Amino acid sequence: MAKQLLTHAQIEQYNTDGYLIVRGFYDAEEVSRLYRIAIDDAAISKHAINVNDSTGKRSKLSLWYKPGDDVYGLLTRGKTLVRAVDQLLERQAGDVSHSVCHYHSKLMQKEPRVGGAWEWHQDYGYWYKNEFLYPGQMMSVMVAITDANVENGCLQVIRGSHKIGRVEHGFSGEQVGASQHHVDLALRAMEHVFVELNAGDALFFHSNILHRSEANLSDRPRWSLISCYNRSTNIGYNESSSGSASITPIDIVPDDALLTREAGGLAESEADFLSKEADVSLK
Ligand SMILES: O=C(O)CCC(=O)C(=O)O
Ligand SMILES: [Fe+2]
Repeated sequence: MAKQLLTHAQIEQYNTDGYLIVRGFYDAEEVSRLYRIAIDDAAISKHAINVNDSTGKRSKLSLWYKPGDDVYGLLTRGKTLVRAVDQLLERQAGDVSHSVCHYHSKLMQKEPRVGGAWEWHQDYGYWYKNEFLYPGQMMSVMVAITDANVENGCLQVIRGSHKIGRVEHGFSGEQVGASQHHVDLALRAMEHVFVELNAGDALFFHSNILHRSEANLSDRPRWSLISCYNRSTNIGYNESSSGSASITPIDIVPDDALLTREAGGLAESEADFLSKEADVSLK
């Protein structure tokens, strides 16, 4: 079925809650292509970064900046996805052009019994350090490649917490986490939601929503692709890893490119991966 743009009600829901789930944004064929290529992707495994959580469990991810002609890039640059992001991101006065840019994408690989937790944080808690000025012009989209549920460590959010603005972040072991005091206050004031997703569901979330996830104690993997978007009007003054890509409008591809184009995993030569040493927020 053709992908649909978001309705007014969905946009309103995103603005109120700070997140929006769109069920079945990708069909079974798209998801299985993605998963099949991802699990055999030598570049993904070679560049995987391990970040320990506070109990010593390993959270594994691979992060890259340039969305290419590989399956992930075709998904990330897909027309309806980019237009949906365009519907949700705040727009600078006078910006009338196509201004949705790709900041980075990451493949989160939460392996059975090994995959670690992520501390409560806002993505803008990191991106503030990269000196992007406008949190409303940044967001992430998580696409579930496998089902994600309470057992295998699905994402958790504090509904509506994007409205409190950025809270202080500090180190919590190897991860950067939001001030526990503010997290506790937010949990007192707002609802704590476990965002269970089926493979193919897309979760759009605001850069200031507080979120976390638990370790994967189950015997099922929890894999997801997270693509982060920005507007060309929002310059990261302390961001050099992504070059000009984070302020260059995306080269959009038709929705069916994911299935109809010949594509594989991340070509070693083309993708510019993040290494643990290079990242300001992971160290
Ligand atoms: O995959 C997860 O559970 C959360 C990851 C996350 O929030 C992040 O990488 O910013
Ligand atoms: Fe995050």
